[in-house]
Amino acid sequence: MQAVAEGYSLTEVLNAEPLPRRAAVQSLSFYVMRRLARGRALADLLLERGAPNPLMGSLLLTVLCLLSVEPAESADGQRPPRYEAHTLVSQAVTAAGQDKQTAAFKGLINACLRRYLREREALMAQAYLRSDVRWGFPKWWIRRIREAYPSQWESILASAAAPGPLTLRINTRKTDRDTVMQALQAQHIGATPIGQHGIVLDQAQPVGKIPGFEQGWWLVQDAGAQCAADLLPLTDGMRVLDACAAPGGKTAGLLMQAKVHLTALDIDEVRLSRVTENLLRLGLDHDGVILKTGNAARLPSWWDGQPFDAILADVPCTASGIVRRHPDIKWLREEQDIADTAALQRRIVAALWETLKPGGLFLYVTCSVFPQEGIEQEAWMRTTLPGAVSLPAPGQLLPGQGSEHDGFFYALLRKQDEKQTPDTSA
Ligand SMILES: C[S@@+](CC[C@H](N)C(=O)[O-])C[C@H]1O[C@@H](n2cnc3c(N)ncnc32)[C@H](O)[C@@H]1O
Repeated sequence: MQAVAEGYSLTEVLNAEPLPRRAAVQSLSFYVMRRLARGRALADLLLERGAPNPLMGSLLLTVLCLLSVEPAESADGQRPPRYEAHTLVSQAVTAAGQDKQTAAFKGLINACLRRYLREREALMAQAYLRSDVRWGFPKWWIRRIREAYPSQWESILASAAAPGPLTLRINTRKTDRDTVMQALQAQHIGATPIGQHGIVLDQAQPVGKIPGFEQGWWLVQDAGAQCAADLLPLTDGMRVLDACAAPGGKTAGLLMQAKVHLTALDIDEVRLSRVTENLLRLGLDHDGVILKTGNAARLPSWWDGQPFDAILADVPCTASGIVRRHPDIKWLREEQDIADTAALQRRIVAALWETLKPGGLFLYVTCSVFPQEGIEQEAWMRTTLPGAVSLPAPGQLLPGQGSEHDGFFYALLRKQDEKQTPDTSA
């Protein structure tokens, strides 16, 4: 909680947790992140002068989020942790007593929580007057989604506030979907096929317990992300660039399609090492795969001057489309990040376009639902990049209620050979 308040991603923090307790810490922290606005509103009402220090504030927020679980919330897919109110209060007070930053505030925590239990209805009614509490998103985020999608904004926010399903992509180099479905059935794991190569599990499971993990039969990948590989028709021997590759989910999809010469580029060396791990587990690593650390927007740092036949540009984005899997994102982002990220995406795309062969294909992807990173970028690419022609692609994929995929944007462009570019000057 404190790391997120300081601007760190929960993914990084959780990776540093010792394995035996990581799943429990993740479950609890995700639960709180999904209800953070409510916890903050209640804490504001209970602590008129604010928290005396950040640790005490985080402890109080966490317990308020857990205490204020409502019966209907058990339907949102993530079972609320079931603790009796008196257990939560007494554990919070005990925890406060165990750290010197909070020991002096044991009495204050106890008083706040007991007041919450006494005045629950009135406090909740007051908290729910705030739109961020009702929707579980920052106010600026709600406004941006409402402006962009006037008739769908409510279903987009509602679906993004709940956890997403666990979806697998079959490694077609090793097996097929029927074989994996049968293996799941044999272990009584309910599942449904999705898209061309996907399977959605009825209930999330620890990945190590799903049949085929060791054998590399599948990787965990949202159905929306699985489209990427299918949109680039690759054939053996092509020179392909995966420009923002880590941790390698889409790289794997590309390598399943054909035996291509693939350069997997990423600015982050540590994240890039996860591409290697994933490709090794899936048996997709071969001599034609090169991993490079470099800045896609600065060609001299990594490009050898040989043009590519196809480029996947899964550019850095606000990740506003995947908040149901990463509920900390909505609290880490600021409104200005949309414009800043869109500007970075343009710098990356403009540089990458130079490395594409005439006639080559360019797939632009983001996991965002903000049009500034999607449809507006496509319009800019079409009008600015020399020889750019748009080809059919899914465009904006929106998460909606009951939808089985996250929010993504896909644009597919061809770089027209200059000789073929129609002369429109006459
Ligand atoms: C959306 S993630 C890619 C996800 C990946 N394609 C997958 O399917 O697993 C974006 C990646 O871009 C990388 N990145 C950010 N800025 C970059 C830059 N200037 N050049 C290259 N990579 C960059 C980040 O480190 C991050 O790994």
